[in-house]
Parts: sequence; structure tokens; C-alpha cells
Amino acid sequence: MIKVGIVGGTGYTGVELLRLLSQHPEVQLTAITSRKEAGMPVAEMFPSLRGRVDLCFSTPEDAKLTECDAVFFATPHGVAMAQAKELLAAGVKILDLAADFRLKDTAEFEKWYGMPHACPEILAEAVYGLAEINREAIKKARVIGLAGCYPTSVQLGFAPLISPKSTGGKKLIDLNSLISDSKSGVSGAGRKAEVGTLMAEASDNFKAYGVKGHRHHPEICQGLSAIAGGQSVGLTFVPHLTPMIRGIHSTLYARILPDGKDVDYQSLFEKFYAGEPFVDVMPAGSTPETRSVRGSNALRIAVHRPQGGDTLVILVVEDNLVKGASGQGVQCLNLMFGLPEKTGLSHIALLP
Ligand SMILES: NC(=O)C1=CN([C@@H]2O[C@H](COP(=O)(O)OP(=O)(O)OC[C@H]3O[C@@H](n4cnc5c(N)ncnc54)[C@H](OP(=O)(O)O)[C@@H]3O)[C@@H](O)[C@H]2O)C=CC1
Ligand SMILES: CC(=O)N[C@@H](CCC(=O)OP(=O)(O)O)C(=O)O
Repeated sequence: MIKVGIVGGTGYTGVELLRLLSQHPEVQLTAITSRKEAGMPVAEMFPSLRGRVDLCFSTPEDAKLTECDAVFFATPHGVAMAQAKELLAAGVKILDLAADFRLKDTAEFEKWYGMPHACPEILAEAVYGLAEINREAIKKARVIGLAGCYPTSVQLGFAPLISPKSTGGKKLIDLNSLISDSKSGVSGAGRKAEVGTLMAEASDNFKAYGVKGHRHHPEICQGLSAIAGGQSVGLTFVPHLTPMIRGIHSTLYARILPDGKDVDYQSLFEKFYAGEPFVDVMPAGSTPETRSVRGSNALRIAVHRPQGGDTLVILVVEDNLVKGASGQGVQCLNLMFGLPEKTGLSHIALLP
């Protein structure tokens, strides 16, 4: 059994990890932290876990994290990088759900996250946690910076159009005019109290935010550029808050170039994702719904070419807490420990 610890077990991604890992056949949950709830039985705080998790929350200091095989950080940015060195020295593998190990450029990290990077040498060896793109590197990694929620939907939506593996090196779309119009449910903002996510503010309402700039923009551009074999990428990214709890819906736009005019995009996408356990390319003409992925690690994609014109529209849905966070983490954990990638991730979405 893999001994797993979770730092930050009371947040939305933390409790989602608890839901997934308590049903994982190869994982033994050994430490779950919360500074505010230390001493409290986990199942008392989350009765959904009664009979499944018999641990109590402990402080990060008391949690004996160095005795784990792997530790997830479901914490705000800056927490994992402060503890990474000690854990790695003890042979513990690290999976960070925050952004400490995502951006390779430390100046960019400091600009968007407002703090200097605490361990650039560990950042240099960290692998970006997006299994469909980085599977082989994840298998060998000691540190994973899990892809962000919006970035997962945008990168997997554009990847078949820009990866040389798929395009054969042809320029099918204009890499400098990509657009992502993305919407998230309120759980994306975490469990902390905030005016913007009060029911009276967020329900029966719809708004864009971060239009001038959002911290996921550099992450998405870094990822897309890597997928495109190092070419630079120009992206307009506008996130929106929708009155739902879970889910991300990204509508992506790309302008077709002359080399891309005669391409069958449905089969391009199907071929690129053939055999991928969690990416579902839907039949031509589909409009995927967020509820078709709620609670599951699936990401569904549909590709459209409205009026047969020069603009491609790609629709992507995922559950921000599963494929956008904790499920992605479990998928990477499976790869890091040589397990079948789908282990413990077979949940079907909840309807209605
Ligand atoms: N919500 C989402 O959809 C997604 C979130 N993420 C990322 O995952 C991380 C967690 O997000 P989310 O679950 O929403 O956050 P929450 O705000 O819901 O939870 C944060 C958790 O971290 C703990 N924590 C806070 N500060 C510290 C600290 N200094 N040291 C140790 N523990 C701390 C809190 O418990 P306590 O204070 O009691 O210790 C709590 O359990 C964030 O970095 C977020 O950006 C990634 C993808 C999607
Ligand atoms: C709705 C909402 O507020 N969403 C958050 C993104 C979710 C998140 O926590 O971001 P990471 O994936 O980088 O960890 C935001 O826009 O800041």
C-alpha cells in the first residue's frame, strides 16, 4: 500500500482527495492536516466519510509527513515549496495542487503569486502534472506541479491542433490568435469565506473576472508553447464565474490557416486522444455539458467548424475539483507508483 498524506484536508480539493483516495485500493491514508481543525475526527467534519476515514486532522507539524510515500498539498500557493526540501530528503514524493511548481520562470512566478520562489532547484526538476501530455516524465518524477483547473481544459482542448505529433509539423491554426472563453463554478474559489462566492452574490448571476490578466494565462501559454514544440503562443483568456458549484466549461476559438483548410478535425481529435482513459472526444455536433463530468475524472471535448468557415470552436468540460485538481493528482500518483492509470478513478458523473 502507498502511504499518503494530505496537507490541507479541509478545503474543497482536500476533501475531494479524501473522497477519491479513501476508495483507492492501493492507498493507505496516513496523515491529514488542518491547523484550524487539529484533533477533530475527519468523519465528524465530513459525515460523507463516516466508515471510510478513521483519522483525525492534525497540524502539519504533528502529521509525520516524512513517514509517507507521497504527500499532496491541497493548500494555498507557497506552502508546498516551503516544505519540499525536507520531504524530498526523506524520500517522499510530492504532488502540489497549488502553483508552486507550475511556472518554470521564477520571475513570472513572483509577478503572479507575489512571493519569491523558495526552491528554484526543486522547481527545475518538477514535472508539470498533465498526464495526457507528460505521461513518461510523470512516471519518473519526485515532484509534480499539478496543472491548474482552467489550464487543464484549455491545453487539452488546443493540444491536437498544435502538437507536431498530431499536425505532422504543419501550421493548421494561427497560434497567435487563440481565444479561451472559460467559465467556472464557485468551488473553484475554494472553501474560505469570501463575499464574491456568497449565495446572494454568485447565484442567479454571471460575470467575467480577471479580464486584464489572470495567473492562469502564463501557465496556459507555457504549456501550449511546450506542446507546440517551443513555438510562442498568443492567447486571450477570459474566465467567468457561473452560478454552479462544480464544473468548468471552456469555449476555445482558433483561426484556421491555409494548411488547415482541408483537415478532418473530428478524426484529428479522435486520433490524438485514442486510448486516453479520461479524454472523451464526443461525436461530431455534440455540445458537452458540465454535468456529464460532475464527480468524475473525465474531460469531454467536442470540435465544431461553424458554417464550415475559418474558425474552429472547441468545447471542453471538466469537473474543476476532479480532472481540474484532485482526480488529476490521483492520476499522476498512479503513474508515479507504477499503477494502472485508472486505479481508483472509475467514478461515473452524477446526474442530475
Ligand atoms: N478549488 C479548485 O477548483 C482548485 C484549486 N486548486 C488549488 O488547490 C489549492 C487548494 O485549493 P482549495 O481546496 O480550493 O482551497 P481551500 O481554501 O478550500 O483550502 C485550503 C486548505 O489549506 C489549508 N491551509 C491553508 N493555509 C495553510 C498553511 N499555511 N499551511 C498548511 N495548510 C494550510 C487549510 O486548512 P487550515 O487553514 O485549517 O490549515 C485548508 O484545508 C489551492 O492552491 C488552489 O489554487 C487547484 C485546482 C482547482
Ligand atoms: C472560480 C475561481 O475563483 N477560480 C479560481 C481558479 C481556481 C484555482 O484554484 O486555481 P488553480 O487551478 O490555479 O489552483 C481563480 O480564478 O482564481
